[in-house]
Amino acid sequence: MFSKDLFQESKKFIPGGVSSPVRAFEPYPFFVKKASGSKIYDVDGNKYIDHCLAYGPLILGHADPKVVREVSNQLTIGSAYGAPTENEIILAKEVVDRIPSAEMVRFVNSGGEATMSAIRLARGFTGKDKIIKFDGAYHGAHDYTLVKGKPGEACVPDTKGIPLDTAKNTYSVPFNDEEALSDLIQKDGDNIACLIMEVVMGNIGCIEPKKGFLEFVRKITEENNILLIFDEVITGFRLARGGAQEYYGVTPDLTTMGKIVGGGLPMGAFAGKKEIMELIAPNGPVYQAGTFSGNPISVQAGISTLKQLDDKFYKDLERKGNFLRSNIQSVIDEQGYNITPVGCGSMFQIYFNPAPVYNNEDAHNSDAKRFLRYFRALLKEGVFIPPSQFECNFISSAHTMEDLTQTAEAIEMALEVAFKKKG
Ligand SMILES: Cc1ncc(COP(=O)(O)O)c(C=O)c1O
Ligand SMILES: N[C@H](C=O)CCC(=O)O
Repeated sequence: MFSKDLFQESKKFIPGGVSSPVRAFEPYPFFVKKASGSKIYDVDGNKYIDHCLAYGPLILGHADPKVVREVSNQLTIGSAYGAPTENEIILAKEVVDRIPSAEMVRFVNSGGEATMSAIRLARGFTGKDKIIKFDGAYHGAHDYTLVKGKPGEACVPDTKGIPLDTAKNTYSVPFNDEEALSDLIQKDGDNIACLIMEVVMGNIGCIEPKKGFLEFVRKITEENNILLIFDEVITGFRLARGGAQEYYGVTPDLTTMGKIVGGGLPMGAFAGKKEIMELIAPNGPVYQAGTFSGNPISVQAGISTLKQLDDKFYKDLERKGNFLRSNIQSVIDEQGYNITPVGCGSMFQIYFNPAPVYNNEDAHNSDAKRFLRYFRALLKEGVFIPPSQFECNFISSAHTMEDLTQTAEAIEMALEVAFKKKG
């Protein structure tokens, strides 16, 4: 069957035809046949250079041979034990060695589970209930953070199904806004357990912190007995060996991870200072558990992946990122498009918006419809990126310079279509 027919069939049995909403796009998403390295192939016979990369986990590209071999070996000796393994210690040591804030780590099954657990832990540690997030940040599909609000006011649910009573424990402030954060903490800091943040806002495109912002956040949280949680589900092991906290040189109290830590298999983790982590059950009073937590297949994939990520690896990846970003910039400059390319390390995006983008409001001033024209034109040119202005695009080590040159050429063509010079 072709993608078009599979989508019709899928919609009969799976809500919206997809297992996560962002995957659905008009007129229908392509259905995947296989993937290898930097390429993904659909059932309709098309091949794409993949810059979606499963929304971030695949830093080595698809089906890395070493990961495949070692995970396959693990499969033959069991896929779940419900008992601890030595490999969990190996992966835990690897995480602690890399992530500056990590002294201990607990493995879970997804990024969302990691952030939910870290927030509970912060509440348990501080004895306070309220939390702060930044507007537009995504920390998983749980009730604590799927909320929205005006600065200084209690949040309301951002989806049906979340009780108002839950949402009101969260505050949301604009990213990169020191004044809004400072006002809120002055007003209610005594009741706030933690501030959770994406260091680079990867769920409204790709927005870096302004110079000095992270240092400000670190200082004000520390001074007010508020735990700082860096949600590094995207940036962890992507921006540097030690994630965004190494890249920007600011250390939080707790760190949440997902995506890359599981080497392309489902996994999450949260880590932090021993003093805080020791509060988790069975040692302490903060309950946290999971049948598949520390799953041996995911743990092996994590080990097989992280072992390949040394400082040289990140230098190479950054070089590739800079190459692609400078090519995109040249196209934009030559053609005089009024749009804003952004990115860092191996992350990139283009905002269909002429002004600098510092926060959620700026991001949403973009022309999301034009972005979708660009997205569809890119697909025609053989390049797959997430189908949303408000996601981030990624580069893996499997992307060759030839791939990236092709991507830049495809972007040039797709921009022509999006701005109706062509097609
Ligand atoms: C920053 C961030 N935090 C948390 C999550 C949730 O992770 P998961 O989808 O594995 O639950 C995601 C992505 O989904 C994310 O990008
Ligand atoms: N924006 C999400 C996380 O990065 C995309 C993954 C998903 O929700 O399916």
